[in-house]
Amino acid sequence: MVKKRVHELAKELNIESKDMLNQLNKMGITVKSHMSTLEDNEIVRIKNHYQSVGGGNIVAKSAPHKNEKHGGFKTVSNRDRQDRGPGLVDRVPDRPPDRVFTEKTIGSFSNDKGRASEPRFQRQDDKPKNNQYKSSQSRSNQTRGNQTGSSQPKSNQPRPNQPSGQPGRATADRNHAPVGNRTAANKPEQTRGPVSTFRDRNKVGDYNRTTGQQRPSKPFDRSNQGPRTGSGPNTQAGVIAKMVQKSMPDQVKALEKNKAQERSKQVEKHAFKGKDTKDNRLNKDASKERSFKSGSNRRFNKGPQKKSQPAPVVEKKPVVIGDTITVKTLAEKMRINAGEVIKKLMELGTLATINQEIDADTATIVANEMGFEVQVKVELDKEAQLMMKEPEDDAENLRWRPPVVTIMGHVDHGKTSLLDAIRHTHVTASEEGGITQHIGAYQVEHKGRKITFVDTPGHAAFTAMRARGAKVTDIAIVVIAADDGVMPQTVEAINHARAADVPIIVAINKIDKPGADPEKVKRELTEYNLVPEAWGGDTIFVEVSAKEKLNLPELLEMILLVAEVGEFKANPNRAARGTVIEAELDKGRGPVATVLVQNGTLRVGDFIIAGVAYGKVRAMMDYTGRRVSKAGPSTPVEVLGFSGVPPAGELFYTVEDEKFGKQLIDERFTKKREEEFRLSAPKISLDDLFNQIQEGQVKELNIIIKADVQGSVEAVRQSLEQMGNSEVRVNVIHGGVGAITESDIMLASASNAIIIGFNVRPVENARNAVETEKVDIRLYRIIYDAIEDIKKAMSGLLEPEYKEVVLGRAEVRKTFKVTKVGTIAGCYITEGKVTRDAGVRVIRDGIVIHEGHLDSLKRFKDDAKEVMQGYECGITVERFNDIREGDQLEAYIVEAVKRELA
Ligand SMILES: Nc1nc2c(ncn2[C@@H]2O[C@H](COP(=O)(O)OP(=O)(O)OP(=O)(O)O)[C@@H](O)[C@H]2O)c(=O)[nH]1
Repeated sequence: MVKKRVHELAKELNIESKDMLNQLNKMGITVKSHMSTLEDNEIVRIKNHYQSVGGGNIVAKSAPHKNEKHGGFKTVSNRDRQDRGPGLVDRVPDRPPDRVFTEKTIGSFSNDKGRASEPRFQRQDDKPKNNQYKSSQSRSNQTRGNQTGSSQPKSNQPRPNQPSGQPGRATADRNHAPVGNRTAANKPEQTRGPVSTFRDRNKVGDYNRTTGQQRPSKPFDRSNQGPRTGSGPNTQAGVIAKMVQKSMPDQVKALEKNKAQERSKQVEKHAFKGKDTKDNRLNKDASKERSFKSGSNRRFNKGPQKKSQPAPVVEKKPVVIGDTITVKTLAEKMRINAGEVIKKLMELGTLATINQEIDADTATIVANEMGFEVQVKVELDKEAQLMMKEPEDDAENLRWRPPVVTIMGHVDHGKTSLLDAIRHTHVTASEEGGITQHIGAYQVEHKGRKITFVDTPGHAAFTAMRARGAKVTDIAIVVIAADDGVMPQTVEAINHARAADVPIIVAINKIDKPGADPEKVKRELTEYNLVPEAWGGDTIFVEVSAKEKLNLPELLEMILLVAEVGEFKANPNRAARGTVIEAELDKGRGPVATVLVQNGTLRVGDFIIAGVAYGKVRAMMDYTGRRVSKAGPSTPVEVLGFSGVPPAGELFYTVEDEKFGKQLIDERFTKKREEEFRLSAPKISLDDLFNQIQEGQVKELNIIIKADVQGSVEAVRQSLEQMGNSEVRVNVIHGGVGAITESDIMLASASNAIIIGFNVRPVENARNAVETEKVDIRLYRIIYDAIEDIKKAMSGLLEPEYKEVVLGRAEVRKTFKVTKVGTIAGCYITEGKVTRDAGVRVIRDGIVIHEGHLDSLKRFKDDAKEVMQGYECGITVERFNDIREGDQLEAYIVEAVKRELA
């Protein structure tokens, strides 16, 4: 048996989805909503339940419909809408979509005399006309009969613009279909008479009450669905029994399948959605067609016979949709009026406009309901396809790869010296003397095993690369000078490594120095949870001297040990991917990128992409400068052949299909351009008006006024235009009475204007246009509020006043005189921060001896945009070299102050 959603099963059993949800919960079957899928054993259980209760529940629930007073349908459906809240919804809400009139009381049946069906749906204004239906036999019998029929979800929905005399075709449906099914006691004749009358009424206003004949108005007329479930006596029990019987073998089969797997499989393979309802749907469809052709009376007179007729299958091409689809497109694909689709969505509990996107699930249900099969094809963009081409490697394909190590630590603690010492002492004999260049990363060999060192400033390796999602480093070595101890950047390095979840090895350097105190360093580090193994911790400490080349083999030994534990592996036999370590534009060679291959093997001739840079690998050089034809995992190489300079930290991939690679790059380019365009496109809005003015983009504010009366338009126009002055001009480019229309939006977009509405709202088309045109619409009820808002926004149009804001203070701890550069102040930020673009005051003994601008701000050897409190940095002051130790530097900026209009 194919799995079903709750609402489908409810429909099948002529039970309200809501009731079924309740019942499912009572039976301990947890379902979230009517959209939830039921397992086959659950379907069997619920069917058994309803079979055993014989529909009594259903009667009780649906009975209330009968007493629905005039306008009952509309009332209920409106309430439902309110429950869902205003606005548009994309997804089918949790409420049962198919039955919305369930909350009425059965008590209202007490006065019914005729068939339950008729009075139940009778509107007050219809009563006199339909009195004949009121008289009938005992309520219980009727109720039952009626109830059973009431399960057709569609029938419950209010029909917009339905004539008042037509209580709704839903009623009619409910009444018949189930009648036969429910109770053998029901007499077909009883059902038939009034039911047909109702149908007629519902479908064609002028055709109804008098004739007692029924004519389907359109193929999807819900009234036709009743007989589908069988209208003869004794049928219901049989039907359910058959269904139960049928479900048994399937149940076992279905249980073997995992629900989630099933779903994902469906998506991946673009499986047909809603297939499970296909048969029903086609039958339903066929049933509709049939009843349409067969004429009114025939259906009722020969209801039971119809059931036995083979359902003619209506062949329809599957509708192919993506992840989402707009109502309009869906309607077009089905060649059905969009209004019908919207109506169907409403019946299912979703309010949607013609241009609104609905998800594939909702679209599938709607299309199924309308007799169409749906094929969901999720179009993956190239980026996603690229990721799909990056499968996880099977364990048996993984091979040991060299660990990638980064050295970090406080300034002057010996990072460079340590790297150099390792490099020069541990290059293999064949490479000796071959080191001709520096490419930001290199390898050494120890006991036959390679180690890759990434020679970029530690923090850059972690921050810039991590920001791009790259994880380059396997092991972090934190260098601490034995004579200096833990310093701010030591802590920073530890935190970086921890954030990247990288194992740390502590190298206590400069142990050759007389003042070296490794034990003190160890003690200090315990504060940061780095405890030596000898002290019961799990951090590896190695005491080294870069200068004297002491214990370097031990350090390498430890690196290999950690690598062994970490099991750093990769698959060399696959397309290469990795990270750009650094890149530059070389005058002679063009773009040159140093990349670290992290998986696979990169070969000359491979098509490589990194960001929006791409190209065929023309040549590769290893860290010694020698040309190589391939580079395996953890190998740093210089790559020639890129079309542009990829940024450091960018991930690179090789793609076999060059065409695919170029399409991917095109896609990236487009996205990049769109993003740039989006960011650069100046669309005026009250919120960012001030900023736009500051950038000098806007000197006048264009406004469109729409109001409910002309008087308001004029009043606002005058108030606003008076607001301007020599610096600011308000320009009311259009004013009018009535709702805000699409053309208002277009005008606003074209003239970069803001729309102000008083007691008016945008029409639907306008709302859609706002989305695309990104026009700012402000809706008000009170003119004063509008004027206040505009006034505030316009304050930004005035020349701003300025005030000074102190950003932070630094203490000069050391000065260095450098030829051609001047005096560099080695500073420690004591308060706030210092930014590169800040103004600076040099204060000596409380006296400002100089005021100017920063010339340079550096951390380590790198330019910094800002340096925060607690860190050290190097500062030079523009045209001022008389900086001395002990001076205070005060960094400040000048900020514009918003000025209110008078
Ligand atoms: N005595 C001694 N001096 C060392 C040792 N290692 C480095 N130095 C000295 O310490 C100073 C700083 O060394 P660098 O290697 O430049 O330190 P760094 O951490 O790379 O410095 P920045 O790159 O500026 O952050 C240099 O003068 C080195 O000669 C060592 O093991 N023993």
